[in-house]
Amino acid sequence: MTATATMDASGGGEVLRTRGVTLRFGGLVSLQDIDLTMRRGEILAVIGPNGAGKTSLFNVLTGVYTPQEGELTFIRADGAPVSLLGRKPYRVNRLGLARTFQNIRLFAALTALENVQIAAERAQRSGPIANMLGMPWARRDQKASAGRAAELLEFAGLGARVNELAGNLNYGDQRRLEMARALASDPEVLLLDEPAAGTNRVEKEQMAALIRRINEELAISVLLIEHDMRLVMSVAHRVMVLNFGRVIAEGRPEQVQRDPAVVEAYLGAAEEDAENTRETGDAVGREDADE
Ligand SMILES: Nc1ncnc2c1ncn2[C@@H]1O[C@H](COP(=O)(O)OP(=O)(O)OP(=O)(O)O)[C@@H](O)[C@H]1O
Repeated sequence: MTATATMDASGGGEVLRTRGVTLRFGGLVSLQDIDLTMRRGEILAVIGPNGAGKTSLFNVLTGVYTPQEGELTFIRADGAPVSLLGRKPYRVNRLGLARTFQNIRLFAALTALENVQIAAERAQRSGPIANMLGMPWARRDQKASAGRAAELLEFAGLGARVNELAGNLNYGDQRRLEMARALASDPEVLLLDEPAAGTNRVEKEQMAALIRRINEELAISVLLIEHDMRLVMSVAHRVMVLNFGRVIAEGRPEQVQRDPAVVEAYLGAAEEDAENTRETGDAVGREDADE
């Protein structure tokens, strides 16, 4: 079954919607008038050259930045719209949006299990004081969260690594651990910021498989920022392309790939890189630019 067929089968209504979102940093416009519509059950990739505004989009969706203009709406499973504007990141997370970061943010000195367990505990009712005092319900919650963390690690293909320190895991495993941790809050939408950055070919394939399983087996909608075109083409149902903070194309992966505006945006960026290389004599490129 193709990815597109899976999405059609899900027949999802909207899960995320932005209208006219504009984000500025002083005179710099990072996002300009962004209209995004994401359907429940889909994998939507956001691509674009460096500095196009992809991470800024994640940051406004998850409450890190508040856009100066526009609307941000999460649509709950019962169809009720909830505005995300002005919500703090932890409240956005409680609503059902979880994310990973471009730069890995794990607790390197804790085990894989502990990293996920902390996130699972945060999603539960007992807080740190109840845990510290060893309240009976807190003990029950802790046991449940350890079990849940172990399940998620197994799901992410890290079942054999539960007791390893996160800092000792290879890059691909760290990226998958971040995803397991994001899943611990039981999200409806998972936002992945360059999940395959810095990974090798085999790890990219594992990553693609994991993204598909998250989408199909856990029925989680995925918003994906990724530079690796092979990965995007193999997992995304739909692609949205940003350039200089604006949406320049949107559609099925194969349509977008042929779109002259997209080709132009990437060629322009490549030429700029080549220009920089000539000027500085340095190789300019991303660490994962192996395509
Ligand atoms: N906190 C900030 N302060 C000032 N400018 C910012 C800030 N965050 C982002 N920007 C600017 O907004 C623009 C978009 O950046 P953003 O990180 O969203 O791009 P991106 O598409 O994610 O790039 P990359 O692929 O390199 O990660 C860039 O010009 C960036 O310098």
